[in-house]
Amino acid sequence: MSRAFILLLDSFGLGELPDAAKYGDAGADTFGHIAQWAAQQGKPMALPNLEKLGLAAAAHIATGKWADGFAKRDGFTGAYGVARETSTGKDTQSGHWEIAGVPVTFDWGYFPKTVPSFPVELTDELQKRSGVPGFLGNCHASGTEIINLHGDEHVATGKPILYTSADSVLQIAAHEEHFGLEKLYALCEIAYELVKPYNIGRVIARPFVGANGNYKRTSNRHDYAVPPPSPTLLDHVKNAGGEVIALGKISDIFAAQGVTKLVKGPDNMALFDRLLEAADTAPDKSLTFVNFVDFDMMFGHRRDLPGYSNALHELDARLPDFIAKMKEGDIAVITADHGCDPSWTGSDHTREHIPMLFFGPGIAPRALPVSSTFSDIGATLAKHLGVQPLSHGTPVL
Ligand SMILES: O=P(O)(O)O[C@H]1O[C@H](CO)[C@@H](O)[C@H]1O
Ligand SMILES: [Mn+2]
Ligand SMILES: [Mn+2]
Repeated sequence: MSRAFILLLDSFGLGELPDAAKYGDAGADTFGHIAQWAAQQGKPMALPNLEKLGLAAAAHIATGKWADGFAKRDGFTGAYGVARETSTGKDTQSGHWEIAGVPVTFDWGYFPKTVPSFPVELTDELQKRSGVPGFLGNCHASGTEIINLHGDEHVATGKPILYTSADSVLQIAAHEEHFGLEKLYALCEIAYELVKPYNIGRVIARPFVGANGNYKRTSNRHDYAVPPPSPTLLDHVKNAGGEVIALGKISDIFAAQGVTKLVKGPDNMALFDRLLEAADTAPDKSLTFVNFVDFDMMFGHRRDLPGYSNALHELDARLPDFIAKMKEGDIAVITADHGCDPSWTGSDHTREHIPMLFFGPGIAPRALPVSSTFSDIGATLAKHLGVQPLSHGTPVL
């Protein structure tokens, strides 16, 4: 058996990258600041399983500091290190594609932090083609805040809420029942065509429910993403005849390119259940790629330190179940796509190192040198699976 598993904790950064200042992120440290907050509460974090795989030691490689409450200096069970990002973006697509061997070397388009944020030609054309009566928002915003700000007016007028962030995205929020889910998806499909000249990575449908200033997003989010510009690890595995099992939002992020099986789940723990099923059933030469999105969407962007800490404890507690299901010849890596420091200002991602924690029955414990690109992860897995090497990255094992 030779199988590969990528467990990606969306936004779990391990400290500022050397170029973080350019992004306003000098000093950002998702893991370090959560650990610091927990210690200050008098309840230091305890992540024994991640720690055994080298989490705190990897963070030490990135920052030169030991995270508060983490004392393990030896006796590791995996090969641990950190990687730096080559891509200029600090967004989800850049991070995932780079891990899979395709750094984003072109510049994404971004919408400016002005009001309106979107070009008037774009919103005029979107209004004309869709027949909606106009738009609300039209600015940079936190998705949970803007639906409560404009939700009542949206319900009263039928005007969808348009917003963006520091990422290359156009997001459209609308009420699932009043506006209608299918109508929202159709609107996003038109928007996806219209943003092409602006080089935008994704249009995201953000349906919500509720009433009277109290609105909540649902799990019917849908991403309309541009495909990666060249073949990724997923394509290489698929082309070699292997199964590529995409859990959670992985298929959306790769615009389904290279995916052979798509499994969704409503939250981190449900996705962990799906991961355990994949560990039971995934065939030889397969790649299983799971994105645990709650870290980013529910806690990082929401600047929710206790929520993020709790989610890490929940995931840590379930790791032994996964490890027990690994078979001879399997390799797994725990990693992330960017940071989203819940102690940071604003609500955007932060430019950080990502963890690279490799483990499996045949992986000898060791510290790894700092990788200069996330693609070293994909390159390592391509080598392990014996598929065509990626055009970027160097195997670290
Ligand atoms: O505030 P919400 O809507 O969660 O937005 C976040 O989600 C988007 C996609 O991941 C990013 O652009 C980020 O800003
Ligand atoms: Mn992400
Ligand atoms: Mn995000």
